Amino acid sequence: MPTELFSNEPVLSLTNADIYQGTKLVLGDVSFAIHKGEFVYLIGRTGSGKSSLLKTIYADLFLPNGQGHVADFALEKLRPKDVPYLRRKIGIVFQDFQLFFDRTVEENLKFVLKATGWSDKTKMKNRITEVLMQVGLSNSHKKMPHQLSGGEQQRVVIARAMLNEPLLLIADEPTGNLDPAVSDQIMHVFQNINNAGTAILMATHNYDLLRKYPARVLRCEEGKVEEYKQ
Ligand SMILES: Nc1ncnc2c1ncn2[C@@H]1O[C@H](COP(=O)(O)OP(=O)(O)OP(=O)(O)O)[C@@H](O)[C@H]1O
Repeated sequence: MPTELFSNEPVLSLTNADIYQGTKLVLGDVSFAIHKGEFVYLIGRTGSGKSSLLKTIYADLFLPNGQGHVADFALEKLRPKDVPYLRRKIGIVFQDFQLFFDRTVEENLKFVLKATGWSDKTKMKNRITEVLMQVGLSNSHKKMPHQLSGGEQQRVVIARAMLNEPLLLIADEPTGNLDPAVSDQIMHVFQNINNAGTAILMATHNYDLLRKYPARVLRCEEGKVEEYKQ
């Protein structure tokens, strides 16, 4: 969708940003912006820097040069105590962000709500019902993760990322271990979330998804991030 439809400030912008892993410059002079409600793919070969870029956006890696803005936070000035507040504005869906396997779906979600400052039991219950409905798992409150398929577990992870109504959802290979039919289900969930106004930045190697669900594409290549025209 053309960004001029959205008059607001971008939910994410990087300006002349350098992305480092330790002392190694992974991506240099990165500049792009993502606006409310945009869907953006991030592609590039293994080792090209996709995960490093996403980690910088959610402040797992420090931004030493250039500017980065996520919601109202300036990444280059971020203090450690700001990080949890920044992360409330970003939903994160990674393969290695596991669920607690000894807790029900509902308990997994409640854990995150409590950790992010929620205390009213009725409000927590209602929010959990809403996010599970959003990912098509309305009847799974009391299930243990091992009673769910891989795709359903991933949908719980997405529900968990949506609890605090993030402006931006970041997903790193969210369909990586899933077969094509299940990947389609996950894409439909992302589309619903995106249509409701949350911007999505999704790193993927799955080019079938790009063809089936076309959207803006950014590519990491040879130390740069560029708009990629299909
Ligand atoms: N923790 C780390 N410490 C040092 N270097 C790292 C670390 N993680 C990644 N790198 C290096 O940074 C570069 C970019 O890696 P990154 O994981 O961001 O790429 P990627 O595009 O996400 O790859 P993939 O598609 O395999 O996930 C690579 O050269 C990698 O070896």
